[in-house]
Amino acid sequence: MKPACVLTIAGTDPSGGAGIQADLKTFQELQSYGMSVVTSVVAQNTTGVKNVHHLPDAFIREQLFAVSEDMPVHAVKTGMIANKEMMQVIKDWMQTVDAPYIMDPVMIAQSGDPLVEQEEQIYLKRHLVPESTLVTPNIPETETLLNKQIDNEEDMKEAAVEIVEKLGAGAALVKGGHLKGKAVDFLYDGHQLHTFEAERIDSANTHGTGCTYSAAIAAYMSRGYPLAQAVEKGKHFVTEAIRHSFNLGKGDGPTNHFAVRQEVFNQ
Ligand SMILES: Nc1ncnc2c1ncn2[C@@H]1O[C@H](COP(=O)(O)OP(=O)(O)O)[C@@H](O)[C@H]1O
Ligand SMILES: Cc1ncc(COP(=O)(O)OP(=O)(O)O)c(N)n1
Repeated sequence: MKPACVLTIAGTDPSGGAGIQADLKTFQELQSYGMSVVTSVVAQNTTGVKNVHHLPDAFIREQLFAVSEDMPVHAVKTGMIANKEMMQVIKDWMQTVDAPYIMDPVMIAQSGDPLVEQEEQIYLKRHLVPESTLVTPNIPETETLLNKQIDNEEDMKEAAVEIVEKLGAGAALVKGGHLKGKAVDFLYDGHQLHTFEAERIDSANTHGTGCTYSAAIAAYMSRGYPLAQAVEKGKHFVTEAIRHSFNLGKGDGPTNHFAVRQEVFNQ
Protein backbone atom coordinates (compact mmCIF):
# COMPACT_ATOMS: atom_id res chain seq x y z
CA MET A 1 0.00 0.00 0.00
CA LYS A 2 1.32 3.45 -0.90
CA PRO A 3 0.21 6.36 1.31
CA ALA A 4 -0.55 9.91 0.29
CA CYS A 5 2.63 11.96 0.75
CA VAL A 6 2.70 15.57 1.95
CA LEU A 7 5.69 17.87 2.25
CA THR A 8 6.09 20.84 4.58
CA ILE A 9 8.69 23.52 3.87
CA ALA A 10 8.99 25.59 7.04
CA GLY A 11 10.93 26.74 10.09
CA THR A 12 11.26 24.76 13.32
CA ASP A 13 9.73 25.07 16.77
CA PRO A 14 11.75 22.96 19.22
CA SER A 15 8.94 23.31 21.78
CA GLY A 16 6.77 21.33 19.37
CA GLY A 17 3.64 23.47 19.03
CA ALA A 18 4.23 25.34 15.76
CA GLY A 19 6.36 25.18 12.62
CA ILE A 20 7.58 21.94 11.08
CA GLN A 21 6.98 19.97 14.28
CA ALA A 22 3.27 20.91 14.32
CA ASP A 23 2.99 20.12 10.61
CA LEU A 24 4.50 16.63 10.92
CA LYS A 25 2.35 15.77 13.94
CA THR A 26 -0.73 16.86 12.01
CA PHE A 27 0.19 14.89 8.88
CA GLN A 28 0.72 11.76 10.98
CA GLU A 29 -2.63 12.17 12.76
CA LEU A 30 -4.40 12.57 9.44
CA GLN A 31 -2.83 9.48 7.90
CA SER A 32 -0.69 11.16 5.32
CA TYR A 33 3.03 10.33 5.03
CA GLY A 34 4.83 13.47 6.25
CA MET A 35 8.06 14.85 4.78
CA SER A 36 9.88 18.07 5.68
CA VAL A 37 12.35 20.60 4.35
CA VAL A 38 13.73 22.99 6.98
CA THR A 39 14.13 26.65 6.00
CA SER A 40 15.19 28.17 9.33
CA VAL A 41 16.09 26.69 12.69
CA VAL A 42 14.32 28.79 15.30
CA ALA A 43 15.14 28.85 19.01
CA GLN A 44 11.63 29.48 20.32
CA ASN A 45 9.09 28.27 22.82
CA THR A 46 5.64 29.27 24.08
CA THR A 47 7.01 32.60 25.36
CA GLY A 48 8.64 33.77 22.12
CA VAL A 49 11.52 33.62 19.67
CA LYS A 50 15.05 33.69 21.18
CA ASN A 51 17.16 33.35 18.03
CA VAL A 52 16.97 32.24 14.40
CA HIS A 53 19.45 30.50 12.11
CA HIS A 54 18.54 30.66 8.42
CA LEU A 55 19.76 27.79 6.25
CA PRO A 56 21.54 28.74 2.99
CA ASP A 57 19.16 28.79 0.02
CA ALA A 58 21.39 26.34 -1.92
CA PHE A 59 20.97 23.86 0.92
CA ILE A 60 17.19 24.33 0.95
CA ARG A 61 17.26 23.56 -2.78
CA GLU A 62 19.24 20.37 -2.12
CA GLN A 63 16.72 19.26 0.49
CA LEU A 64 13.80 19.95 -1.89
CA PHE A 65 15.29 17.89 -4.71
CA ALA A 66 16.41 15.14 -2.30
CA VAL A 67 12.72 14.69 -1.54
CA SER A 68 11.16 15.15 -4.95
CA GLU A 69 13.73 13.11 -6.92
CA ASP A 70 12.95 10.11 -4.75
CA MET A 71 9.49 10.41 -3.20
CA PRO A 72 6.00 11.16 -4.51
CA VAL A 73 4.68 14.58 -3.45
CA HIS A 74 0.87 14.76 -3.36
CA ALA A 75 0.62 18.14 -1.59
CA VAL A 76 3.01 20.88 -0.48
CA LYS A 77 2.64 23.24 2.44
CA THR A 78 4.89 26.21 3.20
CA GLY A 79 5.22 28.08 6.49
CA MET A 80 8.06 30.39 7.54
CA ILE A 81 10.16 31.45 4.53
CA ALA A 82 12.41 34.18 5.85
CA ASN A 83 14.11 35.71 2.83
CA LYS A 84 13.86 36.38 -0.90
CA GLU A 85 16.54 33.85 -1.84
CA MET A 86 14.62 31.04 -0.14
CA MET A 87 11.38 32.22 -1.76
CA GLN A 88 12.98 32.13 -5.21
CA VAL A 89 14.38 28.62 -4.67
CA ILE A 90 10.96 27.38 -3.57
CA LYS A 91 9.21 29.12 -6.46
CA ASP A 92 11.62 27.53 -8.99
CA TRP A 93 11.26 24.10 -7.39
CA MET A 94 7.45 24.41 -7.41
CA GLN A 95 7.62 24.48 -11.24
CA THR A 96 8.95 20.90 -11.14
CA VAL A 97 6.13 19.54 -8.96
CA ASP A 98 2.53 18.81 -9.88
CA ALA A 99 0.70 19.01 -6.54
CA PRO A 100 -1.60 21.40 -4.69
CA TYR A 101 0.35 24.11 -2.84
CA ILE A 102 -1.03 25.40 0.47
CA MET A 103 0.74 28.53 1.67
CA ASP A 104 0.53 29.71 5.28
CA PRO A 105 1.97 33.22 4.83
CA VAL A 106 3.72 33.22 8.21
CA MET A 107 4.95 36.68 9.16
CA ILE A 108 4.80 37.13 12.95
CA ALA A 109 4.73 34.56 15.79
CA GLN A 110 1.84 34.82 18.25
CA SER A 111 4.34 36.21 20.76
CA GLY A 112 4.68 39.25 18.46
CA ASP A 113 8.18 38.33 17.26
CA PRO A 114 8.69 38.87 13.51
CA LEU A 115 9.60 35.72 11.57
CA VAL A 116 9.77 37.37 8.13
CA GLU A 117 10.95 40.96 7.60
CA GLN A 118 8.75 43.56 5.89
CA GLU A 119 10.64 43.76 2.60
CA GLU A 120 10.51 39.98 2.30
CA GLN A 121 6.76 39.97 2.97
CA ILE A 122 6.29 42.08 -0.16
CA TYR A 123 8.39 39.64 -2.18
CA LEU A 124 6.29 36.73 -0.88
CA LYS A 125 3.11 38.52 -1.96
CA ARG A 126 4.41 39.27 -5.46
CA HIS A 127 6.28 36.05 -6.23
CA LEU A 128 4.94 33.15 -4.19
CA VAL A 129 1.26 33.95 -3.53
CA PRO A 130 0.46 33.64 -7.28
CA GLU A 131 1.92 30.10 -7.20
CA SER A 132 -0.42 28.95 -4.43
CA THR A 133 -3.46 26.71 -4.74
CA LEU A 134 -4.59 28.15 -1.39
CA VAL A 135 -3.20 30.90 0.84
CA THR A 136 -4.31 30.96 4.51
CA PRO A 137 -3.64 34.38 6.12
CA ASN A 138 -4.83 35.40 9.58
CA ILE A 139 -6.10 38.96 10.00
CA PRO A 140 -2.74 40.73 10.49
CA GLU A 141 -1.29 38.78 7.53
CA THR A 142 -4.33 39.71 5.42
CA GLU A 143 -3.79 43.37 6.34
CA THR A 144 -0.15 43.13 5.26
CA LEU A 145 -0.98 41.32 2.01
CA LEU A 146 -3.64 43.87 1.00
CA ASN A 147 -2.24 46.91 2.76
CA LYS A 148 -5.57 47.72 4.40
CA GLN A 149 -7.32 47.32 7.73
CA ILE A 150 -9.64 44.34 8.41
CA ASP A 151 -12.17 45.08 11.15
CA ASN A 152 -15.07 42.70 10.65
CA GLU A 153 -16.49 39.73 8.73
CA GLU A 154 -17.50 41.83 5.72
CA ASP A 155 -13.88 43.04 5.42
CA MET A 156 -12.67 39.43 5.66
CA LYS A 157 -14.96 38.26 2.85
CA GLU A 158 -13.91 41.14 0.61
CA ALA A 159 -10.26 40.41 1.40
CA ALA A 160 -10.57 36.72 0.45
CA VAL A 161 -11.90 37.75 -2.97
CA GLU A 162 -9.19 40.40 -3.41
CA ILE A 163 -6.37 37.99 -2.55
CA VAL A 164 -7.53 35.77 -5.40
CA GLU A 165 -8.48 38.44 -7.92
CA LYS A 166 -5.73 41.00 -7.27
CA LEU A 167 -2.83 38.95 -5.91
CA GLY A 168 -3.40 35.85 -8.05
CA ALA A 169 -3.73 33.13 -5.39
CA GLY A 170 -5.74 30.10 -6.53
CA ALA A 171 -7.95 30.44 -3.45
CA ALA A 172 -7.82 32.34 -0.14
CA LEU A 173 -8.87 31.32 3.36
CA VAL A 174 -9.00 34.40 5.62
CA LYS A 175 -8.95 33.21 9.24
CA GLY A 176 -10.81 35.09 11.95
CA GLY A 177 -9.01 33.93 15.08
CA HIS A 178 -8.00 37.52 15.83
CA LEU A 179 -11.58 38.90 15.79
CA LYS A 180 -13.95 38.71 18.76
CA GLY A 181 -17.00 36.44 18.78
CA LYS A 182 -17.27 33.16 16.88
CA ALA A 183 -14.18 31.66 15.23
CA VAL A 184 -15.19 32.30 11.62
CA ASP A 185 -13.06 31.84 8.50
CA PHE A 186 -13.96 32.67 4.89
CA LEU A 187 -12.77 30.75 1.84
CA TYR A 188 -12.97 32.19 -1.66
CA ASP A 189 -12.18 29.53 -4.26
CA GLY A 190 -12.36 31.77 -7.32
CA HIS A 191 -16.09 31.12 -7.80
CA GLN A 192 -17.81 30.97 -4.45
CA LEU A 193 -17.45 32.19 -0.87
CA HIS A 194 -17.65 29.50 1.82
CA THR A 195 -18.03 30.15 5.54
CA PHE A 196 -16.49 27.94 8.23
CA GLU A 197 -17.70 28.71 11.69
CA ALA A 198 -16.94 27.23 15.11
CA GLU A 199 -17.53 28.31 18.68
CA ARG A 200 -14.73 30.37 20.21
CA ILE A 201 -13.01 28.27 22.85
CA ASP A 202 -11.92 30.09 25.95
CA SER A 203 -8.26 29.10 25.88
CA ALA A 204 -4.96 30.96 25.69
CA ASN A 205 -3.26 27.78 24.46
CA THR A 206 -3.34 28.59 20.77
CA HIS A 207 0.37 28.50 19.91
CA GLY A 208 0.66 26.99 16.46
CA THR A 209 -3.00 27.03 15.42
CA GLY A 210 -2.24 28.53 12.00
CA CYS A 211 0.45 25.94 11.25
CA THR A 212 -1.79 23.10 12.40
CA TYR A 213 -4.79 24.27 10.37
CA SER A 214 -2.89 24.69 7.10
CA ALA A 215 -1.07 21.38 7.66
CA ALA A 216 -4.42 19.62 8.16
CA ILE A 217 -5.76 21.12 4.92
CA ALA A 218 -2.59 19.99 3.10
CA ALA A 219 -2.91 16.48 4.54
CA TYR A 220 -6.51 16.17 3.40
CA MET A 221 -5.66 17.55 -0.04
CA SER A 222 -2.80 15.07 -0.40
CA ARG A 223 -5.41 12.36 0.13
CA GLY A 224 -7.52 13.78 -2.70
CA TYR A 225 -10.18 15.72 -0.80
CA PRO A 226 -11.47 18.73 -2.76
CA LEU A 227 -10.50 22.15 -1.40
CA ALA A 228 -13.67 23.16 0.46
CA GLN A 229 -14.02 19.72 2.06
CA ALA A 230 -10.35 19.72 3.08
CA VAL A 231 -10.88 23.12 4.76
CA GLU A 232 -14.05 21.93 6.51
CA LYS A 233 -12.24 18.87 7.89
CA GLY A 234 -9.13 20.93 8.73
CA LYS A 235 -11.32 23.39 10.67
CA HIS A 236 -12.73 20.53 12.74
CA PHE A 237 -9.20 19.24 13.40
CA VAL A 238 -7.89 22.63 14.60
CA THR A 239 -11.01 23.40 16.66
CA GLU A 240 -10.65 20.13 18.58
CA ALA A 241 -6.89 20.71 18.92
CA ILE A 242 -7.69 24.05 20.61
CA ARG A 243 -10.54 22.60 22.70
CA HIS A 244 -8.19 19.95 24.17
CA SER A 245 -5.06 22.14 24.12
CA PHE A 246 -2.26 21.77 26.64
CA ASN A 247 -1.47 24.11 29.47
CA LEU A 248 2.26 23.63 28.88
CA GLY A 249 5.05 26.20 29.02
CA LYS A 250 5.15 29.68 30.54
CA GLY A 251 3.45 31.42 27.62
CA ASP A 252 0.52 30.50 25.38
CA GLY A 253 0.51 26.71 25.34
CA PRO A 254 0.38 24.42 22.31
CA THR A 255 -2.67 22.80 20.74
CA ASN A 256 -3.35 19.08 21.05
CA HIS A 257 -2.58 17.36 17.80
CA PHE A 258 -4.04 14.05 18.96
CA ALA A 259 -7.36 15.52 20.18
CA VAL A 260 -9.43 14.04 17.36
CA ARG A 261 -7.84 10.60 17.86
CA GLN A 262 -8.53 10.84 21.61
CA GLU A 263 -12.20 11.62 20.89
CA VAL A 264 -12.48 8.57 18.67
CA PHE A 265 -10.82 6.32 21.27
CA ASN A 266 -13.01 7.69 24.07
CA GLN A 267 -16.27 6.94 22.27
N1 LIG B 1 -10.07 30.55 20.72
C1 LIG B 1 -10.40 29.93 19.59
N2 LIG B 1 -11.44 29.07 19.56
C2 LIG B 1 -11.76 28.42 18.43
N3 LIG B 1 -11.13 28.59 17.27
C3 LIG B 1 -10.09 29.45 17.23
C4 LIG B 1 -9.67 30.17 18.37
N4 LIG B 1 -8.59 30.94 18.03
C5 LIG B 1 -8.36 30.71 16.72
N5 LIG B 1 -9.26 29.82 16.22
C6 LIG B 1 -9.32 29.27 14.88
O1 LIG B 1 -8.03 28.69 14.62
C7 LIG B 1 -7.67 28.86 13.25
C8 LIG B 1 -6.36 29.66 13.15
O2 LIG B 1 -6.66 30.93 13.57
P1 LIG B 1 -5.90 32.31 13.57
O3 LIG B 1 -5.64 32.63 14.99
O4 LIG B 1 -6.74 33.29 12.84
O5 LIG B 1 -4.57 32.03 12.78
P2 LIG B 1 -3.03 32.12 13.22
O6 LIG B 1 -2.77 31.02 14.21
O7 LIG B 1 -2.32 31.92 11.92
O8 LIG B 1 -2.83 33.47 13.83
C9 LIG B 1 -8.90 29.55 12.61
O9 LIG B 1 -9.78 28.56 12.14
C10 LIG B 1 -9.52 30.30 13.76
O10 LIG B 1 -10.89 30.57 13.50
C1 LIG C 1 8.80 28.22 12.73
C2 LIG C 1 7.49 28.86 13.00
N1 LIG C 1 6.61 28.95 11.99
C3 LIG C 1 5.41 29.55 12.23
C4 LIG C 1 5.10 30.07 13.45
C5 LIG C 1 3.80 30.77 13.67
O1 LIG C 1 2.88 29.82 13.89
P1 LIG C 1 1.29 30.00 13.93
O2 LIG C 1 0.68 28.72 13.61
O3 LIG C 1 0.86 31.21 13.19
O4 LIG C 1 1.11 30.14 15.40
P2 LIG C 1 1.41 31.17 16.45
O5 LIG C 1 2.65 30.72 17.11
O6 LIG C 1 1.47 32.49 15.79
O7 LIG C 1 0.17 30.89 17.22
C6 LIG C 1 6.03 29.93 14.47
N2 LIG C 1 5.77 30.38 15.73
N3 LIG C 1 7.23 29.33 14.22
